[in-house]
Amino acid sequence: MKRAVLALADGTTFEGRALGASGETVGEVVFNTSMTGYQEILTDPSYVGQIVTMAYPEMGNVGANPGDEESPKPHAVGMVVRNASAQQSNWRAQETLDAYLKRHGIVGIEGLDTRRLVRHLRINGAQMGVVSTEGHSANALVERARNARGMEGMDLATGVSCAEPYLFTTPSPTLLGEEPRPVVEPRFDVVAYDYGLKRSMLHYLVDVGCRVKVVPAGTTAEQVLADKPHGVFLANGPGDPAAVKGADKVVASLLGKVPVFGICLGHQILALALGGRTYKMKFGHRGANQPVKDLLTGKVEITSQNHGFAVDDASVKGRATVSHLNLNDGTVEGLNVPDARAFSVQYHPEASPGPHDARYLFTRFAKLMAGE
Ligand SMILES: NC(=O)CC[C@H](N)C(=O)O
Repeated sequence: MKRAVLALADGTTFEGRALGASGETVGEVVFNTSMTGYQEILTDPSYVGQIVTMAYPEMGNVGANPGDEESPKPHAVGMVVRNASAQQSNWRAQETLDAYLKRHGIVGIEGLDTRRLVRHLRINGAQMGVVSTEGHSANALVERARNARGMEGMDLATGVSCAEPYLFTTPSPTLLGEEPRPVVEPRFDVVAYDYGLKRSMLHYLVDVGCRVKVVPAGTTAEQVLADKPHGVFLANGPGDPAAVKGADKVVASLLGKVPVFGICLGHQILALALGGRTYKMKFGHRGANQPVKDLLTGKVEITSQNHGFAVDDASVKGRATVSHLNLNDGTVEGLNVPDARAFSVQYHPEASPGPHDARYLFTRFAKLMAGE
C-alpha cells in the first residue's frame, strides 16, 4: 500500500494510504456529511478547487457508474475517506471508486482518522491543504498548503461554464423498477445561466415543463432578453460569488423583466444583484442532512447543501425577504423578491445526492412563469 499524507495550512498533518491517482493535489479541504452519493458530490462542479473529506466512514461500496454523474467528470481536486471499499456491490456499478478516481487522475487518501479531521475543520475552519503520495516531508507539504491561494476572490464559475449555448429537453431518467413518469409537454422557455451546473437541475426544470437553453456565464442580459424567455434560471457553481465577472450587473438588469430562480451560487448572485453582500463562512454547509425552515409555512425541510459562502442577511434588508433559514446556524437559506418575481435558495432542491423535500421549488418556478 502506497503511503499518502494530508497536510493542512495550519500545520496539522495526517498519514494514510493512497486512494485513486498517485501524485499531489492542492485545494481547500472541506467536509461533507452525506452518507452516500459520493459520485454526485465528486462530479458537482461547485467542488472545483476543493479536496472533499467524507465524514461517513465507508465510501465506495456501490462503486461508480455513469448514471450518477452530475457532470461529465469529477471536479473536486481530491478526496479524503476513512475507508474505501475494495469491492463494489451494486447492479449499476461499472468500476470501483478507486479505479474511477485513478481513471480521472484524482488524488485521494484513505485510512486516516476522518472524525479527527472533520472536528479539526469545524473548530479551526476549512483551509487550504495538500494531499501527496510523492514521499515529500510533512513540513514541505504544510509549506505548500500555506502558500496556496484560498477561495476568496476566485472566479471559478466562468472557467467551468459551457463554451456555447445549447438546448436541454431531457426529463429525469427513471431507474429500474420505477414507474415511468407522465410526459410533461414543454410550456416555458427558460434560459439557464451555467455557472457550473449540476445536470439534475436541468432534468428537474424539464420535468415541470421547461425547454431549457443553457448559456455561458458571460452571456449579456440583452442576449437573454432577445430570446423572450418565460424565465431565467441561475445555477450553482464554484468559487467566490462576488468574483464572478459581471454576473451581478447582468442579473440586476434582468430583474423585474423576467421571473428569476436561483440555486446556491445563483442565489448568492441574486443577492449581489440586489445590492446585498456575501461572505466566506467558517466551514460551510456540505451534506444531505441540513435542516432548513421555510419562514412562510413554518415547515422544516431536510436539504442537500454544498456551499462555503453565504448571503449576509443585514445586507438584503429592504431589498428582499429572507424566506428560509438554516436551523443549525441561523444563516440565510432563501430569498424572495415578489416585486421582481424572483426567488432563490442557498440549498439544493435537486438534491443529488440527498432528500427530495424541496423539489416543490421547481414547481413554484413554473407557477411563477405561468403567472399563477
Ligand atoms: N454549490 C454552489 O453553488 C456553491 C456556491 C459557492 N461557490 C459557495 O461555495 O458558496
